[in-house]
Amino acid sequence: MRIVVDANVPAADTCFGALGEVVRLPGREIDAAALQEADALVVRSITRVDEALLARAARLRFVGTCTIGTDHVDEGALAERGVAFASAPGCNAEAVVDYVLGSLATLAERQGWRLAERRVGIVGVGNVGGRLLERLTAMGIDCLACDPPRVAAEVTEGEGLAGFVDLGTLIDECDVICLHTPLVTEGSHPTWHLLDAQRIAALAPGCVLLNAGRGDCVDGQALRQRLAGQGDVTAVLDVWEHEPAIDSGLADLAAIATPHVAGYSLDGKLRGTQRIYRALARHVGLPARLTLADLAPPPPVRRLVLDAGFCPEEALRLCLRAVYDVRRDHDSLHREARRQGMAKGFDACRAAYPLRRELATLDIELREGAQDLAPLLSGAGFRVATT
Ligand SMILES: NC(=O)C1=CN([C@@H]2O[C@H](COP(=O)(O)OP(=O)(O)OC[C@H]3O[C@@H](n4cnc5c(N)ncnc54)[C@H](O)[C@@H]3O)[C@@H](O)[C@H]2O)C=CC1
Ligand SMILES: O=C(O)C(=O)[C@H](O)COP(=O)(O)O
Repeated sequence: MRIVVDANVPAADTCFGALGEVVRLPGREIDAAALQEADALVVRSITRVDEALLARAARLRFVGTCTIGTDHVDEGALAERGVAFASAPGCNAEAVVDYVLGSLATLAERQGWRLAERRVGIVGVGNVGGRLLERLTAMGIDCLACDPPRVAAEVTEGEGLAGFVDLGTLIDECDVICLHTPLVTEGSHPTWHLLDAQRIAALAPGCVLLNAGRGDCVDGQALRQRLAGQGDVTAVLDVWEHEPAIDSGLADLAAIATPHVAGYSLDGKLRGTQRIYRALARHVGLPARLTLADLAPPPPVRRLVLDAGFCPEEALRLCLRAVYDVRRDHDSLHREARRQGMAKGFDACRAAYPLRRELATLDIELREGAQDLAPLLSGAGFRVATT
């Protein structure tokens, strides 16, 4: 079996090599010619899997994307050709939540506010937004949630979603708005330009808008105008319209601008690889013997000991940055964009992404006098013990 795999899929040779011959190609270079002899295709989100790509793929029987999002895949076209499809729901959701916490802690430090005093609105409360809601609530932070499709499902399935509000209310009542919606262009709850010019104009002065869903969920031009004109809101943007050739003017105006890497923990990427490896193995009737534990190395920082003397904000920042410092990704996007131009720089940051683990890989020991920090730090997602 010949398996074409995006070069940015970690552990591909170990996993897919156990099932067949692996051909690795940069995701943006996988084209119809590359699939002529392929039996299986494993992508991430940058390869558009559509009629044009499939045109010469007569042997193709399986497509897997090692990502949560599936908006790059024409599932109808695959079904018509009898090609099986698998994605990796939730694989990097914890990493995206780590990114959100790191970004908010960084802004709080820069702008001189306390996260505990802010109300956070979460739009799209699925695997990512749901985990963010859980972690923020456990940290004692006031949250509102907006997810009309889930609310509609409640009516029919009795899911019970007290406390969910509509988008207008969330925008009016929250200081921080976190967008975690998929890109949906059709149906009764589309998300294309969910934050359009009118909603961007309605953002209250001082509010923070964070988008780690899909770039097209926000009208980038309207946001750029608001940031450039009034300069009274703060944007954290991980996803963009027209990636990788994103609007560099908007990137300059965003307080934190990163190249679609919110989900780029090694753990999240390996979970994605492993899910698709298992799906392909099942599809071809081979055993999938490799587990996540076989693939993930030990974390580079395993343990932190805190004694008395930290205020909660400082302790949180210190622990977050021991695992992942979002400022590194912001700086590297700007640096590479200056060096190589935006489109090349954007992809270069992603291709050479440094090792990043998830908060749950860090053990924190709280000594006497620091034990009050336990709810905040365990709520944030660290493994906390008191001694
Ligand atoms: N920046 C990054 O690196 C990453 C971005 N993502 C993006 O985040 C998206 C969400 O991921 P998950 O939470 O795992 O997906 P999910 O499918 O578990 O949840 C998405 C939620 O959004 C809700 N939703 C759909 N339309 C909506 C609307 N019009 N208004 C409000 N809510 C709406 C759905 O009902 C669902 O509950 C992915 O589809 C992907 O596009 C995912 C992983 C990494
Ligand atoms: O899982 C998703 O959905 C994502 O957005 C991925 O984290 C994006 O990763 P790449 O496909 O851009 O490598």
